[in-house]
Amino acid sequence: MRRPDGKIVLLGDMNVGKTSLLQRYMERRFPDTVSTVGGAFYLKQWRSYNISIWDTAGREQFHGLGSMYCRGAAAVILTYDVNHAQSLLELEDRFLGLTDTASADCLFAIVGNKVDLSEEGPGEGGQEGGPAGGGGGAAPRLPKQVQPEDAVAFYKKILKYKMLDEKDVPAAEQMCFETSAKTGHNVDLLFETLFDMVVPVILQQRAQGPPQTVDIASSRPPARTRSGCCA
Ligand SMILES: Nc1nc2c(ncn2[C@@H]2O[C@H](COP(=O)(O)OP(=O)(O)OP(=O)(O)O)[C@@H](O)[C@H]2O)c(=O)[nH]1
Ligand SMILES: [Mg+2]
Repeated sequence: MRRPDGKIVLLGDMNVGKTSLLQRYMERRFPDTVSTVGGAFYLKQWRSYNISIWDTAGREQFHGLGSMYCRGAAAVILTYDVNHAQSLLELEDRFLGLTDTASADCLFAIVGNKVDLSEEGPGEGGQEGGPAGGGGGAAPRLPKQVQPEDAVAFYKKILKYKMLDEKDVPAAEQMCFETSAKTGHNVDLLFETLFDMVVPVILQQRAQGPPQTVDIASSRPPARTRSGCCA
């Protein structure tokens, strides 16, 4: 198998829909999912490039693996649930630090998923990803807890954290998406916008040296630190 040219990683709290987004894009369906254990990846050929897209586990117990998956990533998709404000806060508190191992030119996309469930969101009609292949009937609509402006504000915090200048990176409005893995709303747009954007990052990485990919056999998760230990 040809070595992937670049890597995109999905991060975010459990249950926000990372696996569902990836399956919607790669398999064109919305199957029942089980909470991810560890991580898994798909390979996508985009133009003449091979891109690996990594799905990670949001569960706290797998947290230590996140920075390993992010190593050398050309882009990270930080995913939250628009109907669950805490899931956006978790991105800042728990997940952003995991991206320290990503490529220096790493792109960040902020994705608010499950818009089909919110009162203001697009409904089941006008599906862009074909018929929802599962999930049962329409669920009751929920008040939307996270607005696009909140995601834009978080994007700006990321730039501050990474010490990046707004004029050197794609605009916040370009990198914040609201999606529904269930209906397919904006899912192709998300992945394909990112694929086009990571190609220059891949070329840059190539110019700098061999690609860094995750070798699970030789990588170990960071050692656990014991709380209260100061030795
Ligand atoms: N209505 C609706 N439900 C969704 C959507 N995306 C995911 N779900 C549901 O939300 C639940 C969690 O989805 P997953 O894709 O497994 O979530 P995850 O982020 O991969 O979770 P972990 O693997 O535990 O980190 C499942 O019951 C999905 O069917 C969506 O866009 N709309
Ligand atoms: Mg999952």
